[in-house]
Amino acid sequence: MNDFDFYAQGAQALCDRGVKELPHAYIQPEHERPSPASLVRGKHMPVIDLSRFHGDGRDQAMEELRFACESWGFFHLINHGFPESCMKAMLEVGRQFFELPAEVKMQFFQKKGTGRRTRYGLSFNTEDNRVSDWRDFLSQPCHPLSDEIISTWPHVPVHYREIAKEYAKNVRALALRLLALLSESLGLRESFLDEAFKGHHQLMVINHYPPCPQPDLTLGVTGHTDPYGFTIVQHDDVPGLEVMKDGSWYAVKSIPNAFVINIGDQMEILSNGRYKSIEHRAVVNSEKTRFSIVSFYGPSHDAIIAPAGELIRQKPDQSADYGEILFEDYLREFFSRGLDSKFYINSVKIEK
Ligand SMILES: O=C(O)CCC(=O)C(=O)O
Ligand SMILES: [Fe+2]
Repeated sequence: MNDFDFYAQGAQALCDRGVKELPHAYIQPEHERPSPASLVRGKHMPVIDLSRFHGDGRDQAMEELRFACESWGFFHLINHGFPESCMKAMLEVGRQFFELPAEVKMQFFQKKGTGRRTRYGLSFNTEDNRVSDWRDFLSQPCHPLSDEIISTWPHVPVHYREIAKEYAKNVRALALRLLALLSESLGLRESFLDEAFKGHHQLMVINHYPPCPQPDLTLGVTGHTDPYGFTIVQHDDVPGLEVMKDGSWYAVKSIPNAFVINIGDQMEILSNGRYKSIEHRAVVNSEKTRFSIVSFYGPSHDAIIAPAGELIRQKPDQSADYGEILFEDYLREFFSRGLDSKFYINSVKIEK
């Protein structure tokens, strides 16, 4: 199959052709399909106000952060100081990228990736998914931010590189603040996670979910946990993210100008399971295109990740619940599967 055959079977191309029935490849098994009847809408995940870490409310804010990471693995972040103009510009230029002709986008097409190279992708893992996801995406490395890396990013739309560079720098600044706060919230020295992440890695993924003819049969992104340290997500105003909590799917509401932050697998390992990397997924709808800009922040590929010694020693039996891994190996394994092969983190848990 040539690359354009893949494109023709992707969500965008099917949507543009006005397909009324989903191809078989997109139909999820019944137990994985969206479940509007049992979806929890009333209770909302924690909101963390970053400005409270400066003043009198700091201890309380730290307690709320700890609670959010332990019980939800997800929170909204408000008053984060990230320039709103940059958030809007990134969303706009991302939207414009997906409006480009297929020939231009396909210059970046790869069936598989490990987050090291700029990649335009369909579904998740074009050849290996058992069920395809109703999305196409652009993913690009953002740290270390060299001219060489930037030269691999799309050169169209005109201001794409300039805006994405600004966005990447702002994400990194926010990520470094979060790293220090997350370390402190675990009772570790402020620089602990910064050092554990070694050279650091940052990857931005723009998810594009076109309107779908049969949204009740498929998913935008199959349920998964994120493989990096933590994730900084910007949504547009179309809902779609769902988070698994206590056996039910929770619909995440959109708070204007806020980010959604979630704990990824490496933070779960480093915290020896105190902070949870929680399953989440994206559903689609028949009316509106939805975008999310997802910045994964985590260790450099050569970092060795293991539970923090201090946290192990605090446990009554003083034992680690996760083995040690080279992050590069972890990512290779993660990306060589389909998202529907379920959680790779389980394979590094130590059976007791
Ligand atoms: O679109 C979303 O809200 C979530 C996407 C996601 O979970 C991911 O890209 O890892
Ligand atoms: Fe995710």
